[in-house]
Amino acid sequence: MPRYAHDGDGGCDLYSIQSYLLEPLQRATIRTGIVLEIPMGFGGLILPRSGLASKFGVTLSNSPGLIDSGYRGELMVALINLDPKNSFAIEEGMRIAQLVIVEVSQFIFEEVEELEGTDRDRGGFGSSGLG
Ligand SMILES: O=c1ccn([C@H]2C[C@H](O)[C@@H](COP(=O)(O)OP(=O)(O)OP(=O)(O)O)O2)c(=O)[nH]1
Ligand SMILES: [Mg+2]
Repeated sequence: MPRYAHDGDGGCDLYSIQSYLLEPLQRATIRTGIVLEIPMGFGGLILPRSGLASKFGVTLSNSPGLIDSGYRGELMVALINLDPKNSFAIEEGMRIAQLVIVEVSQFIFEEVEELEGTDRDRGGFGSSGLG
């Protein structure tokens, strides 16, 4: 079962139900064995575990993965080994990612001719300066 490691944690750990050797720079979709009914108005985000990412370069290729409330299939974790030299052995029962359940809203999109101006306006990447 997904498990919160501590009271108040936002993410609960997801466990692999398979073993798999992730070669350097390889990606693989790993089974968790978990199916969920996330209530309407909520969604799940699958995030990397920071320890795996910082120590081994093992993270998610789609981070964050989105679990729609209507999804009834198995939660899958899209792992990638970004280490160029070392393979990483995923073992059965290993905590490979974490799930955060968040409130979501659907909006009705409208086509308009103009948008209200703001301080930022069209200033995009890096427009506030670097550093
Ligand atoms: O890390 C993930 C991401 C997604 N999913 C499942 C739940 C999600 O509801 C479904 C579809 O995901 P998404 O919409 O991100 O993928 P897509 O490529 O757009 O596929 P689709 O055409 O099925 O929407 O796959 C997972 O199990 N793990
Ligand atoms: Mg989709």
